[in-house]
Amino acid sequence: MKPISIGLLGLGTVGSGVIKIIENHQDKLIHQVGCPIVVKKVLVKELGKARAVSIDPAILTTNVEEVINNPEIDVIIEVMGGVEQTKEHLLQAIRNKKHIVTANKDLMAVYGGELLTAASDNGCDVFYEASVAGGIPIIRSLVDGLSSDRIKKLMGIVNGTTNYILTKMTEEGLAYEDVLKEAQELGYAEANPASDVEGLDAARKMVILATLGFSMKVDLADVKTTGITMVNEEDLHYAKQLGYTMKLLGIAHRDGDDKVEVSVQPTLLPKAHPLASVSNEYNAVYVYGEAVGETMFYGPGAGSLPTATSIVSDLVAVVKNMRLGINGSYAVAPQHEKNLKDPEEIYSKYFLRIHAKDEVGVFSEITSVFTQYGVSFEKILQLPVKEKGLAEIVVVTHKASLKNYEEILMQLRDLNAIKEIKSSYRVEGSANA
Ligand SMILES: NC(=O)C1=CN([C@@H]2O[C@H](COP(=O)(O)OP(=O)(O)OC[C@H]3O[C@@H](n4cnc5c(N)ncnc54)[C@H](OP(=O)(O)O)[C@@H]3O)[C@@H](O)[C@H]2O)C=CC1
Ligand SMILES: N[C@@H](CC=O)C(=O)O
Ligand code: NA
Repeated sequence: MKPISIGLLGLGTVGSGVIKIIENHQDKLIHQVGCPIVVKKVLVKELGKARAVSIDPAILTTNVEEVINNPEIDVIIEVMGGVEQTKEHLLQAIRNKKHIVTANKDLMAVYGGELLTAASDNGCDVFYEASVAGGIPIIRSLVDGLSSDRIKKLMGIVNGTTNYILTKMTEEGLAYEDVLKEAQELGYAEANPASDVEGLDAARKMVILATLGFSMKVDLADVKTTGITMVNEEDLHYAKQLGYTMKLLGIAHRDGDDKVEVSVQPTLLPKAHPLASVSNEYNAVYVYGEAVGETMFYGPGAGSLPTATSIVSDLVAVVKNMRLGINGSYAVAPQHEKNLKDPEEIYSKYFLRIHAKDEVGVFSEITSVFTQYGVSFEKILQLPVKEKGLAEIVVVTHKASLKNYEEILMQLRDLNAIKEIKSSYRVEGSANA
């Protein structure tokens, strides 16, 4: 059978992994799809750059037209990143009846719907398994494996870089900047690592997961996002002392009325929680379905070969669809209109660390603010701090609505007795709550 020809956009960390897997697993791939897979053209920025794989210089190009308009190419694998320009290139490729496999969550979180519609109109596939949780087949699990269930909750450690940083800071006491540098060297971080550490990368992935899991179009602007840049050693120390592990957690929750909340923030998880033991660059997505109950998908979330595994598996799916003549029929448009929860409908426990005057009556002043909103404490710690006359107060609340909690914080800031609110984090407990 005629070989399948690939145009590869990008030959960095992930692109090199794609070349390795296509070369090293060629026998398995031929067995799966019934023909060889050949890489015809590879788009790069710099032709002369040293590469992690040996590649015929004749197939390298800096001209994207040679790939997307190339009549010999069947499938475009996009692993170069970028949003606006990249979207235009992929739309052009789709108009040329080329199937797309991409690892680009920045693109899919914003223009996924547009690309999938264009692809379906042109009888083409767009697969994007690598865009969320690199090597974990989570998109396929939501679209196929759990398609008959009503998903109520998705909780994900979906950014490898930040999980690597938090793990190394917690377990080895390493400094934030040093570990970030390590994560960059290991190929986990984005070209601009701000999108990792500020939570944007995880938010994009949660947009993709929530849209698929709830069959509802969720936009990036709907995701309340906080990154890990403010997390410090003290917070990690107290979290540990109180029996928690800190994770950058994406949470997507749907209630009985199909109202949803999607957020990303540093979150404290009890040590016994299944997500608490997910370390380093590993990712995990916890899915609670009404019928299936608890499921969890675990694996490497970033890195060259794990990510490339998802990409080449997507490629296999595209070629199998080509054989069956069913390309463009896989994606299903969202079933529900967007329906977001209001802050008074979002419930959670909270960890709060305060520096307050170490004087009689201060603690009762603080508790009276919480009492006013009907919020009680689950755990309390009070310790002296170096600065004379101040006490460090750490509390974990019982569940409060986001609206009430934000009002509590405002009132606490106004108290004379409170010097500073040092930190505040969401605390997740039971998985399906
Ligand atoms: N790294 C990871 O673990 C994961 C990454 N991803 C996603 O995969 C994609 C690629 O990531 P990664 O491999 O790490 O990135 P790299 O920066 O390592 O590689 C990007 C590649 O694309 C090429 N490139 C970038 N912009 C252009 C352009 N305008 N024109 C031509 N070539 C271009 C670069 O060329 P040159 O080499 O000449 O500079 C390079 O080969 C991104 O969308 C990323 O978010 C998804 C999951 C995991
Ligand atoms: N920078 C990302 C790469 C994979 O999507 C991460 O750290 O998870
Ligand atoms: Na994946």
